[in-house]
Amino acid sequence: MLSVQQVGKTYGPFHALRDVTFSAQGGEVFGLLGPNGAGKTTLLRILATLLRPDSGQAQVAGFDITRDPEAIRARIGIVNGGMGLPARLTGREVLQSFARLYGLTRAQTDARITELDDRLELGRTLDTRAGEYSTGMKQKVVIARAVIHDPPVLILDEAASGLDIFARRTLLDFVQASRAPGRLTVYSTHVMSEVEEVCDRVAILHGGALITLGTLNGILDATGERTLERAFFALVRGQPTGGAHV
Ligand SMILES: Nc1ncnc2c1ncn2[C@@H]1O[C@H](COP(=O)(O)OP(=O)(O)OP(=O)(O)O)[C@@H](O)[C@H]1O
Repeated sequence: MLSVQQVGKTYGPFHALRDVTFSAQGGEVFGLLGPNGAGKTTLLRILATLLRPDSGQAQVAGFDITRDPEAIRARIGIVNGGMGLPARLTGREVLQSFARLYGLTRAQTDARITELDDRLELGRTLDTRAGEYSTGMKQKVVIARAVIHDPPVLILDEAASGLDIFARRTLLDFVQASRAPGRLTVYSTHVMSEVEEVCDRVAILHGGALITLGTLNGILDATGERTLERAFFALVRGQPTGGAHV
């Protein structure tokens, strides 16, 4: 479902990603964990075909990021922190316009909106203009918009950032419930407790390099630590704190 081979990316002299290799399967919620500047957003932008790597290769949903970017874009949904909504449209109108772009019929769109209303507790966001949304209302509609076409791969980049405990709970429950054969959710965050709660496996990025990959229990066993946070510190001890320079 997702395969990344020796991907590297530099910004000028700065190595944002260095030789990153891993794969993730359908049925998983795959965590990408790392502190600010670790390279998570750069990696996700490469997987979403929004940015080209300088080296290496990757395949998403069976297609190559360089050769078949259009096919990948049709099969992924992506949520990141900077996404806006048109202030004058209601949530329903936002979802309907995206559904049209993806070629859903009116009946399919209505059924999908009903399903997402149930799963994401969209409630009054559907008939309220986006300009009047709280942060939580906005993020729910952004997530619903990302999955309106029921993509096999969902990429969430710091999706819980800024959410209160109610909206965060809805998001984490949604991610849990999205786990299904043939479906992959990539959940990127710097918040260890979110990874502990929802992810089946986790890749830890630090300074642009993948420093470990495994199940939560596997990482705890390998480091002899009790929490992911303690394991993280044990793993990065002695490593440079920023992206390594060329
Ligand atoms: N367009 C750019 N030009 C120069 N440097 C960049 C650019 N984009 C990212 N970087 C640098 O690359 C490194 C990795 O950034 P990236 O946003 O991928 O990290 P991240 O793990 O997503 O961190 P955060 O959680 O802070 O967003 C950072 O040091 C960042 O400053």
